[in-house]
This record gives sequence, structure tokens and C-alpha cells, in this order.
Amino acid sequence: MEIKVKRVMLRHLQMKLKAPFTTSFGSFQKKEFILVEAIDEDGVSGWGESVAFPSPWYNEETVKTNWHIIEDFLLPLLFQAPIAHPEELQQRFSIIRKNQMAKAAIEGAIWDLFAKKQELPLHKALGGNKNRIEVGVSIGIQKSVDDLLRIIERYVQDGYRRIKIKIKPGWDVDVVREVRRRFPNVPLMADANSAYSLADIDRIKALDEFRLMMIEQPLASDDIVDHATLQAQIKTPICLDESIHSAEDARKAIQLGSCQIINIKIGRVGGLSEAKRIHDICQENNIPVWCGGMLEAGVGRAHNIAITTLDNFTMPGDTAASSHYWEKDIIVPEVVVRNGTITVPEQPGIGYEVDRRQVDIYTSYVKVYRP
Ligand SMILES: O=C(O)CCC(=O)c1ccccc1C(=O)O
Ligand SMILES: [Mg+2]
Repeated sequence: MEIKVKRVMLRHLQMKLKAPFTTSFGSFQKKEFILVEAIDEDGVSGWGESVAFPSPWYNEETVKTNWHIIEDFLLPLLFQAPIAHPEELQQRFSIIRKNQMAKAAIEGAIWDLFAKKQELPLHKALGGNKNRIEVGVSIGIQKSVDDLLRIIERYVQDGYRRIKIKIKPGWDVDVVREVRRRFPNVPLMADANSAYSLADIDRIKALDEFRLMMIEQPLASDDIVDHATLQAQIKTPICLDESIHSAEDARKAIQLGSCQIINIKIGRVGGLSEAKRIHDICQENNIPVWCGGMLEAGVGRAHNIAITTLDNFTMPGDTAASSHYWEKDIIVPEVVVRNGTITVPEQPGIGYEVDRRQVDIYTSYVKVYRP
């Protein structure tokens, strides 16, 4: 069976976040992203979501660079020939350097389409083995420690399996100390989004006493060398996020001892096929992985759920309930979390219906592409 894509629709969506989300690099008030719909000769639709943000704060990609790369380079390659398996796209797209989030958005839509044609849920098509996944929640920097404690309280009561807080210089050791005092046993971790350098090593070392599950990306977003130096001097496991774009990056980071855990984001690594490769190389090296988040709407959330069913996703990820961020998500049913777990959907493809009426409400413009 071959997939022949006859039409691709790119939609530009804007969704209001329930509350602003603040990291060490900036604050998000709303979500703006590209929704990809790839339609084949039988009229079956596959869905993908670009996780690039409007500004190049997290990495160098943006909504506009993604649109440009998809329109001018990836769609012509996609339309060039039928696709026997979504894993072929990596090779086909390899003449385009980097631009992982743009590639992942297209590849994700084709994986969904492929799974639907095979009448398989996406997680089965990927080789996953779970019907339930454990999830945590990521909590942005707040105005006060009291606000943060109140929010954590709510998510602990909801049953989330671990709490991640964002840190930055000035919102770190004292904050973590307060959180630990109030919640002595909650599985807790901190994400610095590259806010520190080796000059801050004493500050980072001071976190060792709080029994964090890990510290995520403390140093530069393109670094794996200083992280190895740091890991040798702290007890808390380092988890890399921004620094890992490929299975090759993962191999090198593992070899250097730059981390003990890897956060896999499908968008950051160029798609589900590469995410699987990173999963595999980490598994071979006893490095646990978990699925990161990029404030995704429902389609991206569904892809995250599917990849998390692979065996070596042994730590709770950032895929919270739709209602954590959205008044109304773009999928039916929405992603719900019960007792800190999500039941993996068994319908073909991503396993959720895209709510076209809701998509229309959030869409600011659409463009249609044909071979
Ligand atoms: O809930 C989520 O989607 C994860 C939120 C999160 O931590 C995050 C959000 C935006 C950009 C980067 C990150 C990150 O994991 O570093
Ligand atoms: Mg992170």
C-alpha cells in the first residue's frame, strides 16, 4: 500500500492560553502554530502540528520559518513520489538541513495517515506497548512562591505523577526549598531552559540536597560538553532537552556523560521516526526517556501520547490534560488525565477526532497545496 498525497492544507491557528506560561527565556500569552492536514487520493486526512513558536526563543525555528520551509521545500519533496512508509520521509527530507519542527509537522501528518490506512492506532504503528501512560505537569515561573505552592497543590491533588517547575537565576534554590518543605515526597524536577553557565556551578550544586528527579537543560541550548563537566560534579541527574536534535546528538551526549536522562520532543528531533531512534539508542544505554511538551493543542498532544507508549518512556512526561492549557481543545474527546494517567486511544491514527468547527474558530488563514 502506498500513500499518494493529493492535497495539503496549512492552517495558521491562534489559541488563548488559560494562563500565561513563563520560562527563563520568556512568557507566552497565547499559542500560535501551524496545523497540517494531508489528504490522500481516497480522501483520508492525516494531521500534524508544528510546535514552533512565533519567536525563536526556544530554538531558531518560528511559525514563519516553518511555513516557508514547508511551502517551498518540504511539500514539493512530499508530492514528488508516493510514500510506502512514513520512515522514508527522513531520507527524502535529508537534503534540507535542520528545520526539525517543520519536518516533524509534515511527517506527523503522514504517520497519522499511514496508521489510518492500516487501520491501526498510531501507537501500534509505532511499535508501542502501553494502553495507559503516566504523565506529569510543567508549571511556569509564577509571581510569588505562594502562587506556585497553590498551583502545585492543585496538580498534586489531581494525581499528576510528577511536578516540573521552571527555574532561572533568582527563582531557583529558595523556591525549590519552599516547594520541598511543603511537598516533601512529591516527585519533583526543575527545568532551567539554558539559564545558567558553569560559572553558576555553586548555585546548581545547592539544588542537590532537594532530591530532584533531575534538572533539565541547565546550561547552553547548544552544549553537551559543559553539561558533562557539570554532571560529573553534581548528584542530581541532568536531563537534556534543547541540546538533542537527533539520535547522533543523543549518542554523543551519552558517550560524553552529559546527561542521565533525555527529554524527547517529536518536533525538536524532526519527527516520530527520529524520536523512535533516540528512544532506541537511549534504551541500549540504560538512559530513560520521557516525552516533553511544547504547549501543544490536541493533535500534537495525541502524537505525544502515541510515542510515549514505547517501552523506554519510563518517566512521566509533560503531556498534561487539554484543560491544563485550553478552554476548548481542537480534538474530540479532549485529552483527559485521571489519577495521573492518560488512557491511550485505540481508534485508527492519532485516535482523536479533529473538531473542524473548533479548528475554524481558531484559524486566521489557510492555504491549500496540490502536487
Ligand atoms: O506542558 C508542556 O507542553 C511543556 C511546557 C514546557 O516545559 C515548555 C514549554 C515551552 C517551551 C519549552 C518547554 C520545555 O520543556 O522546555
Ligand atoms: Mg525543557
